[in-house]
Amino acid sequence: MPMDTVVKPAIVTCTAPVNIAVVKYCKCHMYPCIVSLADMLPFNTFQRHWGKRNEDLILPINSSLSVTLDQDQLKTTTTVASCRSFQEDRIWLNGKEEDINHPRLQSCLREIRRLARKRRNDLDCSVDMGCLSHKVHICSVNNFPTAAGLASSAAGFACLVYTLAQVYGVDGELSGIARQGSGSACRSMYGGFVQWIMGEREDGKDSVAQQVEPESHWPDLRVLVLVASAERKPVGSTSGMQTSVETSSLLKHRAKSVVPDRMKQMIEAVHKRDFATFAELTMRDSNQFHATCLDTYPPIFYLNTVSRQVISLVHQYNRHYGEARVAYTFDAGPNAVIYTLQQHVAEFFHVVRHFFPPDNNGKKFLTGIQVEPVSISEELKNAICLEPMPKGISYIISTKTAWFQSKQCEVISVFPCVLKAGPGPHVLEDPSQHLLGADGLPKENA
Ligand SMILES: Nc1ncnc2c1ncn2[C@@H]1O[C@H](COP(=O)(O)OP(=O)(O)OP(=O)(O)O)[C@@H](O)[C@H]1O
Ligand SMILES: C[C@@](O)(CCOP(=O)(O)OP(=O)(O)O)CC(=O)O
Repeated sequence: MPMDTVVKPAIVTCTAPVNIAVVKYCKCHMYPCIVSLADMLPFNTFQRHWGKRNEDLILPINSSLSVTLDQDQLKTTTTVASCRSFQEDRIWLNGKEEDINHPRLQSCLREIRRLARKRRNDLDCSVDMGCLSHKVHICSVNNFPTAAGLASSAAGFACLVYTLAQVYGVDGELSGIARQGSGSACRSMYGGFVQWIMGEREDGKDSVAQQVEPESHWPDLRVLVLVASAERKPVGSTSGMQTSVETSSLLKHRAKSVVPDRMKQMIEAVHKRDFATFAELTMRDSNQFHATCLDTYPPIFYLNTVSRQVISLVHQYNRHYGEARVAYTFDAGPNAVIYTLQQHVAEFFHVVRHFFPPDNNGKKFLTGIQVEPVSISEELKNAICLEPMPKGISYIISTKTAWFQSKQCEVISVFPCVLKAGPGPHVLEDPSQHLLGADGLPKENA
């Protein structure tokens, strides 16, 4: 290549959503010390998971179900640039270069490139020969705290896989690849209400996500994320789950005897928009997930005093009204995610504000969908027997459910085999959305 030739990278930028599980996932690990896992799964399934399973595939021990959140409030944005002048694959995450050799990143890159190669061979398309050998530069930012129990790995890996797929012209079922980045990421490949079917095959090919209902199915469902801590959590979901699978007998009981029925009931509740059932199942499942953390040896504590106060507040609020109006769920961190209906958002928000008076330091207590001012009755305040906990909650993100709306920014050059658009991509005219510049390096502030 002559030195004076300007080589422009192909650049694609996409966004992907967070999802919050209402039936939680736990993954299978192949550790000889948990032979008792044998009685946890049906025999065939057990055989598949035990002995033959490849650890890197990230296969769950039970199916799970989640709600995809609106990208207006919480999202990952990822730009991938591909260019023949790049010397090596590189990644920048939230402004800092990270190790591209991380096995989970490598799995996603390898699998997408494998699909691209297969597609090229199937179509007998040789024009893009060079592109598959090009290295990529990846730049990604989350507009919310990373590794704080707010599902950054789900949005992050879903976005990475989706964007790489656009660059390489790959379409079709991609959730199985996102799963290999982070288990919960497979559910972020779809909008609305999404189940991750655990599958039976030993190669994990049937362990994929599937939309149960689109977001338009339940338009008045609302979500409040109560951020008690935006710090990186001390025990990551991955290592926490590993210890739980090795040591918790409650986890085995949960996977074998609780989750299969709960999945059916939850799907039914979603189909019928039955909030009371949805709420009770959500809270029970969160409680059981954290009970398995306590049953882990040594135990893992993700909930803190604020989390427990929120749990108590929700139950007392629902008891006051004699029905489940709000539901909490907690992932691997102390931050509560509240599901409720539009008509209860304002009152519940003000109840939370009353019992967790914010710091008036100028930072907004509420971000996202605005909430109208309402006054809380003395009767309701008195019905909730809690000592106010000033500054227990730093801020609240108010949001709703959403489709996975990928936003594909300007495509500077496309490979000849890229003919089909991905699911609902939206081409933005504004190249300023790219996180990488024409030199393939992160722009300032990316
Ligand atoms: N935008 C991103 N692109 C690629 N990888 C990401 C991105 N965001 C997060 N990750 C990866 O996910 C890791 C955090 O995952 P982890 O499961 O510990 O936290 P979380 O997903 O925020 O919380 P939880 O899964 O408990 O809800 C990061 O350390 C990083 O490796
Ligand atoms: C508690 C959870 O949020 C666990 C999420 O775990 P991750 O998907 O982050 O774990 P890895 O597959 O190891 O990346 C429950 C859930 O989202 O189902």
